[in-house]
Amino acid sequence: MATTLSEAYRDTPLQLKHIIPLDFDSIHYLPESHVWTESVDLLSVDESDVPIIDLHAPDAVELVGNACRKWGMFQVINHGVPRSLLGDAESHVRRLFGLPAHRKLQALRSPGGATGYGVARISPFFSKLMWHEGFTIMGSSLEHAKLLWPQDYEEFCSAMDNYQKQMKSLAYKILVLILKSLEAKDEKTLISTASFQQSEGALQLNSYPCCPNHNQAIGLAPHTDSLLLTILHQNDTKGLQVLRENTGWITVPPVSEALVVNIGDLLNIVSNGQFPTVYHRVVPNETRHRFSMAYFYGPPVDSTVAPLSNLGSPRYRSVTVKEYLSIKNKHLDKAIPLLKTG
Ligand SMILES: C=C1C[C@]23C[C@@]1(O)CC[C@H]2[C@@]12CCC[C@@](C)(C(=O)O1)[C@H]2[C@@H]3C(=O)O
Ligand SMILES: O=C(O)CCC(=O)C(=O)O
Ligand SMILES: [Fe+2]
Repeated sequence: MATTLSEAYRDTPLQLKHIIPLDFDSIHYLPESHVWTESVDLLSVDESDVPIIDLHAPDAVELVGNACRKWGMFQVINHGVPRSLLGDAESHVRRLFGLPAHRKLQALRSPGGATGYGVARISPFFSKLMWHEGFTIMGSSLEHAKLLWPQDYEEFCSAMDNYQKQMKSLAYKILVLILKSLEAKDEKTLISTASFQQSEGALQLNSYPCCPNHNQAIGLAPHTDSLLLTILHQNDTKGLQVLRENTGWITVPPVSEALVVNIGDLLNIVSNGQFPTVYHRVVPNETRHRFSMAYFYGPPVDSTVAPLSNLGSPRYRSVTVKEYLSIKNKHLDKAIPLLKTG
């Protein structure tokens, strides 16, 4: 039987303190547990030239390739996802996180589970906690939606199903552009393994409530995404930042109509290191509640990922997705270096 993405997380259960978010409604100061000033560089630059790519541009393949090489991140417009679908999904996200804490806790992620309500999976790697609450969906959201709204879960489930379907199809189109930019000779194999039907995906709904003393807090700590690529919709409140060599943290501004695309660790491997994974983080806002929806796209969990054969001698050993997630859950940032050959 094929392993599912959810099952791939079972071997690294978490303690409850790394699952239960703060009750943001009842707290009006920044608790010591959430003060990050000494542990991270909170400075950032506001302007940003993260590329914005029209997916129907005649030179889209070249633009996407350049952005992956230089930035590991870009925004896409003309992506074909209807504005109404984004708006509808966002309103469900607001409704979910707007529930009182005791209702959200009904859908708490279990210690060995991967889906439901809780803090970010990377939380155990940091000594401080994040100003963030999340809700993870892998496939159907029915089980947890029923716990949140026993009489009234269908609309949420169908909005999340539609959203995931659209994201999966867009992710596939973007992956094809990326593989073309790498002039992949074994492109067909990768595309067919990571094909529309068989691919794995997860939808992460993120909420960053208004934050007292926001300059001392972190919404989501610096990290790289694990799978092939991530497509992110952010509401109109800025907060996402990307780390640029020689510049530091720069803001990725919300652009209405645009979706943000991040290169994930698995694409770093496939590109033989040509497309570095991008470190990103979220800083919280004092007066505005920020929401985002991140769709993580990857090949089937049992499939093997390796550098494309046309890209020179492999800089990484091949690895199954399941094995990679297990290494990442144990070693976080050291996961990619641990796969280096020679
Ligand atoms: C498939 C997944 C990617 C993710 C872990 C997850 O199981 C679902 C949540 C995702 C997320 C969102 C916040 C940042 C992140 C690093 C985390 O802790 O949980 C990513 C994970 C990832 O890309 O590894
Ligand atoms: O909220 C955001 O803008 C970023 C979220 C993110 O990085 C993630 O879910 O992996
Ligand atoms: Fe991320």
